[in-house]
Amino acid sequence: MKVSVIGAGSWGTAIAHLLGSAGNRVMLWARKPEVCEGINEGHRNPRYLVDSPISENVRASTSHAEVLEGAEAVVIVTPSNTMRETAVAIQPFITPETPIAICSKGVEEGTGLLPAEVFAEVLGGIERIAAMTGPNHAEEVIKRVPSGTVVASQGAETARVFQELFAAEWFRTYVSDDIIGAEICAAFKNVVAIAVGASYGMGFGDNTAALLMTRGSAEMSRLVEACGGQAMTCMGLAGMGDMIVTCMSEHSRNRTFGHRLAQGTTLDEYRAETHMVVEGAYACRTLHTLATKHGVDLPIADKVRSIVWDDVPPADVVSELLGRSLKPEFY
Ligand SMILES: NC(=O)c1ccc[n+]([C@@H]2O[C@H](COP(=O)([O-])OP(=O)(O)OC[C@H]3O[C@@H](n4cnc5c(N)ncnc54)[C@H](O)[C@@H]3O)[C@@H](O)[C@H]2O)c1
Ligand SMILES: O=P(O)(O)OC[C@H](O)CO
Repeated sequence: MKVSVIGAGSWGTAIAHLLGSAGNRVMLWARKPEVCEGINEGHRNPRYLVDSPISENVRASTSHAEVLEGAEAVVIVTPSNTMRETAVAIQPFITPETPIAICSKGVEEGTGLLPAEVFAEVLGGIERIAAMTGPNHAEEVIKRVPSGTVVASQGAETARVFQELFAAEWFRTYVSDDIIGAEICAAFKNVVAIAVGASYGMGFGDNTAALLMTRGSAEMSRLVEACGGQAMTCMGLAGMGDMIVTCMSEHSRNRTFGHRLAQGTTLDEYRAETHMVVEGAYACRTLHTLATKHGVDLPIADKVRSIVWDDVPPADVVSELLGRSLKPEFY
């Protein structure tokens, strides 16, 4: 199959390698010419996952026209704040039927739209769009560490196409019809990972991490249901699976950022140190837009937002969260 992967950061590079290793002809779109040169001449990405060789079936270009020519499937792996510009950029080069899988995790600033909703608004055809999400750190997938993911789409055929495309002996794929739930979970778990990182950074323990992850999941499922998704999705790979890995893994940028916040580093200072995206820093704000629209209370996510964007010290929110009125666990 001829597959076009848009975005050559860590995850785009790992996905291109996964697809190329299975014998697909992969064209990878990168912003920087030196990334294309490294991949085309040395089969390595000089900026991301630098130690991992990339399949010789992967070629890279900075031209959308070249990358998308003859594409039978498109995979989107640019940061979530580029969804609209990415959809507009690929529009001239794909057909109205081309299946699109979105691997980006976030919510659009201002509109509160999910990535698939942005693509459907620009390109039409929600049924040919899928979200691919789960506990998948690029650093492990590129090394064939056994992993699993979920492909969610309102189009059963689209989900099946990408389920088969992404599957490998070490990479197990499931399908779901709940793309809303999958995309909300993908954005939400990053915010909880910041909270967990901050909690460890303040010297708290595993009990606190488990409390944040579990009550974070409760918040996440309230929002999923209010937006028309299925609460069960929060129990699956997109929900609980990705929540666990992002909150607990040494690879997580979101957890690491949370840890640094607790030590006094600001978002601007952290951004200056890394060329990697920390989606949860934006999702705590954009999920708030979505939650307000649907009248859902997000106590943990809102505290993360106040730490990241209003410079509230992490220690100040602890007593506020622990001092909330007592209530039944499920209501
Ligand atoms: N890294 C992972 O393990 C992983 C796993 C699953 C999902 N994701 C998601 O995939 C998306 C991409 O993450 P990543 O880890 O590959 O990113 P990264 O931090 O490794 O790299 C960022 C990438 O975004 C590109 N970029 C930055 N600004 C851009 C712009 N304006 N237009 C187009 N491209 C731009 C950079 O050139 C680079 O290729 C995110 O939404 C992330 O949450 C990442
Ligand atoms: O490293 P993070 O925190 O951006 O998480 C990456 C992936 O979303 C994990 O599935």
